[in-house]
Amino acid sequence: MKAHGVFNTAQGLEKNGIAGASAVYYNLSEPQLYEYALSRGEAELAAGGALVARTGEHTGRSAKDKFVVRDGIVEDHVWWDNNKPMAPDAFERLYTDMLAATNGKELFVQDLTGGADAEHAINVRVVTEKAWHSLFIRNLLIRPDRAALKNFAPQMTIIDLPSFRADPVKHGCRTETVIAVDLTRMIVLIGGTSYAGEMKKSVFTALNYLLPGRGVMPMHCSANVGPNGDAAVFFGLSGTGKTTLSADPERTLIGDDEHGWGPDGIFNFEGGCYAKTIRLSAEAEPEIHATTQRFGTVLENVILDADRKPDFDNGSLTENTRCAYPLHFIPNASDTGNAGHPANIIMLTADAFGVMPPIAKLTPAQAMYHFLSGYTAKVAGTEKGVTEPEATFSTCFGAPFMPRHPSEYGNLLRELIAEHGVDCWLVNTGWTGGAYGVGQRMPIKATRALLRAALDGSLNAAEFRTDPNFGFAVPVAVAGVDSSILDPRSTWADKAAYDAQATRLSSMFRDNFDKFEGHVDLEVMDAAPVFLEAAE
Ligand SMILES: Nc1ncnc2c1ncn2[C@@H]1O[C@H](COP(=O)(O)OP(=O)(O)O)[C@@H](O)[C@H]1O
Ligand SMILES: C=C(OP(=O)(O)O)C(=O)O
Ligand SMILES: [Mn+2]
Repeated sequence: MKAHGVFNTAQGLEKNGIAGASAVYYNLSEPQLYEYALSRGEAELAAGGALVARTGEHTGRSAKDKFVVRDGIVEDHVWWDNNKPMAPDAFERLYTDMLAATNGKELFVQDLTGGADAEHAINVRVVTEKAWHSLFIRNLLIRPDRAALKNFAPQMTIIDLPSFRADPVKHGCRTETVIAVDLTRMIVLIGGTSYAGEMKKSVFTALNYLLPGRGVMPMHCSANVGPNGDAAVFFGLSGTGKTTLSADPERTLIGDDEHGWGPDGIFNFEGGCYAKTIRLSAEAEPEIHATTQRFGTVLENVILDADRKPDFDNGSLTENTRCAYPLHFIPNASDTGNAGHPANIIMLTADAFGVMPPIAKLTPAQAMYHFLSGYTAKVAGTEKGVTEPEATFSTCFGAPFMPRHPSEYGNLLRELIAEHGVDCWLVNTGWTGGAYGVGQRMPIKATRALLRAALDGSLNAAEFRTDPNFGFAVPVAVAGVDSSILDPRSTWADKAAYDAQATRLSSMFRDNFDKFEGHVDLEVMDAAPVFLEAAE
């Protein structure tokens, strides 16, 4: 096996059971990875310098094909209602077959770190058959300096082979696509998908398993810090605005997706960002847009025009088009990935029913209720004529990545909020003026203005009303924001339709929360929305 590049020679791929690859490229730099990706026909070059790759069939995560190995060690610690088990012997067969599939192939290895706090970091080796995947994960995780690579000892290994086809009968999976996570040996096997996001979310899954035992709260959130050292975290499911809103010219970016909160404050798990590019506008999101016009950024499933310029309005491959870039491509990003304890917690939701106010202040019990609910609503969108949004409740704002019971994460968060006296807010980046199909998406400008008031503390002094459905406190007026949007009911032409929709959403919340009865105290149960009869 011919080895190229810089690595710890005592930790070659042979240690991972890979001995028959035709060549192994260790820790190649960005220009080298470009050369391989282009010469192997994996990608194209965009005007401006980004590398553009397509993922084929899978243009998003394959949540239904993700499995956790159920062995005696993790058995009592994993929340099996939420994680699909894979038998250890099935995993072993899959592992053997994936290792065999590397024979004769060229492989790319990146030795990287997950966790900007050295005390809680994990060394991750990522083995891929695609050069562009190697560049992607190099952009996304934390890059040790060249000298450190010579002593790098992997604590976790991800093997990503898109050309591998799993066999459900032999490998105990569902389809030819598989993401199998062994939390005991810290091995992740990815087969049958080229969607690059699987790799970064696998590291997240591992840290979400490891960190609670060490008193660190892992969070599916973005984070930034203000000029006075006031950190903020933004929880939210996919598409709610974590990445968009954390890139704020007035605040230092810590990270856009995965963080830990420990005794010393918050820290990024990653060293890069993964932003959505569909309808990306240079005007509304200048910092993110600029990353797409330069060397080093990976564009995923983005269509190029005749001049090779990215066409962000083209969703013909998928609406989930992406760009992946290292943190320092955002002008005011932190170079440590660390910040102090957050002063504010924002819970983002994209309420496509248009019922929730653009911002509300939450009591600690309400914050716990909404954290455990993990609500957002997706627009069905793609089918013609289907305008009814679909509610999603994904606990901890990230159920697909949470190996442990939500009460473990919830209790940790609750203690941290109390200990540090954190102000909590719910922010709706979804619809105003009616539900999806009638109203429009909340203007990013309005969301940013409301966030600014919340984060600088001025919003605390506003006059608040109590929302009749949800019971949280909603500001009546905010400087620089059109007051009419603050009360969602007032933005609907048809008030009875609003009341009916609000009642429906309240009951969805209550039905979803039944499963937490007995796991939370009465105060949190009482933070549920009330049942209001819809007005005539
Ligand atoms: N008011 C708003 N706040 C945040 N994002 C918005 C808003 N209106 C539209 N968007 C769009 O919604 C998407 C939010 O996605 P993103 O920030 O990537 O979410 P996440 O990181 O939580 O998955 C972006 O494409 C953004 O342009
Ligand atoms: C990377 C992802 O996260 P997000 O959409 O939250 O940015 C994903 O869901 O694949
Ligand atoms: Mn994001």
